[in-house]
Parts: sequence; structure tokens; C-alpha cells
Amino acid sequence: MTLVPRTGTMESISMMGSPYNLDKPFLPNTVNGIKGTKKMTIGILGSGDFAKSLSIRLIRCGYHIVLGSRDPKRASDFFPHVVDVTHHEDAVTKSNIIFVAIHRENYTSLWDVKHLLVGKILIDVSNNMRLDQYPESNAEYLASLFPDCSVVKGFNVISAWDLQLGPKDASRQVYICSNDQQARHQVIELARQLNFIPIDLGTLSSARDVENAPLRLFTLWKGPVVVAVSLATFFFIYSFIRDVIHPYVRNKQSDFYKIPIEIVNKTLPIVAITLLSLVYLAGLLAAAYQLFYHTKYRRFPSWLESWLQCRKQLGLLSFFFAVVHVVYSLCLPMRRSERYLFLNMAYQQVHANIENSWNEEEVWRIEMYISFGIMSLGLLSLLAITSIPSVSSALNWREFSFIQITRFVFSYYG
Ligand SMILES: NC(=O)C1=CN([C@@H]2O[C@H](COP(=O)(O)OP(=O)(O)OC[C@H]3O[C@@H](n4cnc5c(N)ncnc54)[C@H](OP(=O)(O)O)[C@@H]3O)[C@@H](O)[C@H]2O)C=CC1
Ligand SMILES: [Cu+2]
Repeated sequence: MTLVPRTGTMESISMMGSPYNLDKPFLPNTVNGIKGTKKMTIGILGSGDFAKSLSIRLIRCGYHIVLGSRDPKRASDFFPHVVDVTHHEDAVTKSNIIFVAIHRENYTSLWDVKHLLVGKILIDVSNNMRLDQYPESNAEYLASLFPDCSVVKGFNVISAWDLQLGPKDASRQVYICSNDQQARHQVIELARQLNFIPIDLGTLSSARDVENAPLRLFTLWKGPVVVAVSLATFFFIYSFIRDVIHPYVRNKQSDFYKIPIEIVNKTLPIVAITLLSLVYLAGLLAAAYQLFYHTKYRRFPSWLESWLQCRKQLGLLSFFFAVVHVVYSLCLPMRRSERYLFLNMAYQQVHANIENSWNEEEVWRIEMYISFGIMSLGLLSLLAITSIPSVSSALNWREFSFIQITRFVFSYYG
């Protein structure tokens, strides 16, 4: 990435937050930046949770902050002394890069300072409650209200909490976009100084996606979790009726002790394997769809598209159920019930005068079961690991599909 320096601001940003002052603890009343460098001033409008956390992060990284509030007197109690808490007019005049840390509904309250905002960079950090809540993105709306400003979208994927944790614990990606290339590059550099990993998403037309991102992260898990819980409930009830209720009704045999471990442990692998099949079924249906229409340039129906999108989540849930199943299975011989059954069997064997109950076929069956079970879990873990973005980007496509196929084969045996 090449940065275009603009009237000296770039140099001062790059010098400010050089890595060694990130390690210093935050002391509100001391100079935190490197001695001798002029602190760059960043403006923040609004004094809510996001503004508080952001100001702490900026101070730690050596910036000077001027914060605009409707009620500076009240707001100043919540900020460190080094933060200049003032009115909107004053804050906007003193800074060139301004974070708009207020909700979209209140953007129009900035009308009063419109004339002071001309030529400034406004950073829109807002989020919505729902996907595509408004016809246009918040950032585009802000840009339409203040056409003489350079509006940059960014930092909305970071929670106030993440910001407070500090640069070391919370370095993570932030998406940045703007129609003004220079403004975008300045904010990208700022994000870097705050120890985030900026991702340049180009023009403001990406803002909608950026605003949907924090909401979407959650929606990708919702479907798979609902499916997993429903499957677990269904198979649990099924096994309960089959293995507990049925023997009780027919033979008055009380097997209720099986509920906490045996029934649960029967449910877990069924759910794991069903979820895993759902991962591959989506791909198969997509292939069938393309074959049927003789083209790959036709959009999949929306249900199939969402299904394809959440395959990773389904796979990880399958892995989770498989791991819990393994733990349960390892604990089976520990149980009191197992020991009683074992003793009773031995006693009956003595009674029946059988000296050796070794059953070759049974022995082989169990040895094979366990071996395949372990191997399939190993492969499932390999796939879970390769689904971590940094690992999967290190594999090429053929390596990745090889792991997929081997896992599939073994899982069915497991
Ligand atoms: N909290 C979080 O974790 C995150 C928040 N965001 C975004 O940051 C923005 C701020 O969020 P957050 O700090 O949580 O919200 P808060 O409700 O805590 O704060 C909003 C601030 O906006 C100002 N405000 C409220 N009403 C008006 C009004 N009618 N006119 C002008 N200003 C007003 C107030 O400041 P004052 O009284 O000083 O004027 C208030 O402190 C939002 O757009 C949110 O989507 C983004 C990512 C994470
Ligand atoms: Cu098993």
C-alpha cells in the first residue's frame, strides 16, 4: 500500500504511535507520546460508550483528543483529564479527522456545525440493529448530509469493549472505505497506528456490507445452531423412547439410569454425523442444480445459498459433537452400572460353567470401531484446524480438497 502524504499530517501520524509507546501503561495525566513530537489532534463527537473507549485507545497511542458533546460539563466527568471535552463547534474547529460516535438517528443534530465541517474527514463508526435496516448505508447517509466532507466508514466492527482491552489483546481487522482516496489512506494509517489491521474496501458503496458485517457474523451461526439443537432434541427423545420407555412399558424393566450418559452419548454421534452430511449435501445439491440447468452462471435459490454459506459453521458444530462424544465414550467404563453389569456377567458365566468367553468376531468388531473412531476424530480436528483462516490460506486448493475427501471417507466409518 502506498500512502499519499497530505500537508504534513501523514508524517505526524506515522511518528506518533510508533510501537514502543504502545507498551507503556496508560497514565491519564502524563504525556504518553514520544517526547518532542507534536501530538496530532483527533476529534470525537458524542460522549457514549464508544467515544469513551476510543479516546482511551487514542491516548494510549499518543494522540491528543478533542471531544464534542452537547453537555461538555457533564461529559467531562467520564473522560481522563487529558481529553479536551468541549462543545461541538469547538471540537470540529480544532481537528481535521473527526470520529462521529453518535447514532445515525442523531446525525442531523450536526447541521449546526455544517459550515465548520467543510473539507474535514468524518469517520462513521455506526452500526444498525438489523441487516439492511435503512435504504442506504449510514455512511452514505452521512455523506449526503455533509457533501463537503470526506466521509470514511470504519471501526464499526470493533466493540467498545475490544477498544478498551488495549492494542495487545485486541489487534484485529477493521474494514475501511471511502470515496475520497486520500482520506481513506489517512484513516487506514490511523487504524494501523491504533494497532488494528485495516482492510481497504474501496469506495463508500462497500459501506453497506461493512455495516452488515457485525450483524452477519452472528447470523451465520444462528441457522446451524438451531439445526444442531433441533437434531439433538429429536434424537435424544427418540433414543429415550426406544431404550428407556419401551423396555419399561413392555417388561417393566427400569433403565432410567441410562438417561444422563448412555442416551446422551447415543445422541451425540448421530448429531455429529448428520451435521457433517449436511455440510456435504449442500455442495452436492449445488452441483446437481448446475447440472440440471446446464450452467454455472445461474444464481442458486436463496435457501441453498445460505446453506452453502454456513457449511463451515455446520462442520465446526459437527466437530464439537464428535469431541464431546469421545469424552463421554472414554468415561463409559468408569461407571458403577458398568461394573455391576460386568460382575453379574462374570457370575452368570461361572454358573453356566463357561471358562472362556472370548468372542473373536466381537473383539475384532470393537477394535475396528475404536480405531476408525479415533482416526475420524483426528481428521475432523485437522479440518477444524484448516478452517482457521490463517491456516487455510497456507494450503493450496488441492491440498484442501484432499483433506476434505479423506475426512469424509473416514467419518462414515467412525
Ligand atoms: N458501543 C459499541 O460497542 C459500538 C458502537 N458503535 C457505534 O458508535 C456510535 C455510538 O455508540 P455508543 O457510544 O454505544 O452510543 P451511546 O448511546 O452510548 O452514545 C451516543 C452519544 O451520542 C450523543 N447523542 C445522543 N443523542 C443525541 C442527539 N439527539 N443529538 C446529538 N448527539 C446525541 C450523546 O453524546 P452527548 O450527550 O455528549 O452529546 C451520546 O453519548 C453508534 O453509531 C454505534 O452504532 C460501533 C461499534 C461498537
Ligand atoms: Cu462413536
